[in-house]
Amino acid sequence: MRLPRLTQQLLLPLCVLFALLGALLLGTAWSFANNAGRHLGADYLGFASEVVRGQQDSLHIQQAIDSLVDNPEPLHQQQSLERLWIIATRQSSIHQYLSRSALPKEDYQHILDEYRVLNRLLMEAEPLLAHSLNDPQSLARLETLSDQLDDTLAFIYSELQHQVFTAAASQQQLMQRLARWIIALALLVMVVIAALLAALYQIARQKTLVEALSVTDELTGLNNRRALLDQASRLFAQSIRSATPVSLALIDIDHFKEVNDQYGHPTGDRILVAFATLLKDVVRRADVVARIGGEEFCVLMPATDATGASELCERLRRAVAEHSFHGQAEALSITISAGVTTTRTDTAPPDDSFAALYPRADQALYQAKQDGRNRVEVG
Ligand SMILES: Nc1nc2c(ncn2[C@@H]2O[C@H](COP(=O)(O)OP(=O)(O)OP(=O)(O)O)[C@@H](O)[C@H]2O)c(=O)[nH]1
Repeated sequence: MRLPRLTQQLLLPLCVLFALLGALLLGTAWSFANNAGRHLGADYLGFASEVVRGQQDSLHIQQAIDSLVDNPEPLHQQQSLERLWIIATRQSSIHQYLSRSALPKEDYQHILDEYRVLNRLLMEAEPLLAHSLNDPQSLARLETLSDQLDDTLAFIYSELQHQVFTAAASQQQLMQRLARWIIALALLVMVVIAALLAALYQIARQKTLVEALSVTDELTGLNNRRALLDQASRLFAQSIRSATPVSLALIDIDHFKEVNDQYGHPTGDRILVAFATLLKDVVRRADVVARIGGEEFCVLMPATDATGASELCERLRRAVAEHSFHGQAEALSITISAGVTTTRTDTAPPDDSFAALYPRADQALYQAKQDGRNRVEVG
């Protein structure tokens, strides 16, 4: 089946658009699956708060150990132990944030290494604290350890702060990129929908055009034979219901071959078009007019008896004979012959169909030609 030309023209751009849309969707899905998912799921705000709290740990442990050194009492010992426990606990929470982030491990490996140092310091500090109340040497070592803890924690948390800010910035960038992608995709979908609607509109328009062409005579714009037969069956059914006669006239231009031979085919065509216009002007709105052959026309007249039909044909014959048709340079005169017939109710079965009327109208037309043309015969 051949597609309409416009649909063919639209097909390629549409395919390209669909391919583009598919590629974009795949690209988005791939990029999302690869890094966006982890980035978007990461809680960088919580991570940053934990880092800020971690930065304060170093101050708190120092204060607790200083108080213990100045005043070795169980209360300060207990406070220092609690601070150690908080530092150790925060370490595991930071590990969780790191593993849930989209940061590549090589970027924070040095922080993990520093955590190992921190762990060693914590393990050393714990037994020292246990003996701190009655062992001055333990207290002296704790003072040194407090400085080392401060250095280590300061390094770890300043590095972590840098990493978190970098990750949060790339998360924001990703969100912006995704928003742009979504807008671009939405626009593309709208363009595709618009293109589809345009294609559908064109297809519907061409379908209507093809349907109209299939029932229209291309040269004159009158009904063609197929449309005439379609309308005839409806018209005869109506006439049976209303018990009214239907008349049929076959009209043929006289010596049309000579017109063609003398003035050329294009002039013949122009005369056919002009004659069709005259014919349409003469008939009533309810009559069905068709071109059924080269220079042969047909008029179906509902609710019209033989007298009415022959009067109409006579009017048409006179109008044609008096009309000046325009050839290439000069005006031309033509004449027509017509054969008219009407449904009869006295026959059995009644001849109330196109097939029954047509041969009689044809015979009458033949008679009109035989009798010298430029006349109307009733059959
Ligand atoms: N220009 C033009 N000529 C057509 C068309 N269709 C048929 N004809 C011509 O109409 C002429 C019909 O010739 P004939 O059937 O011999 O009839 P005629 O010359 O009119 O003679 P009579 O009908 O006996 O009066 C032929 O020359 C066809 O080529 C058409 O669409 N355009």
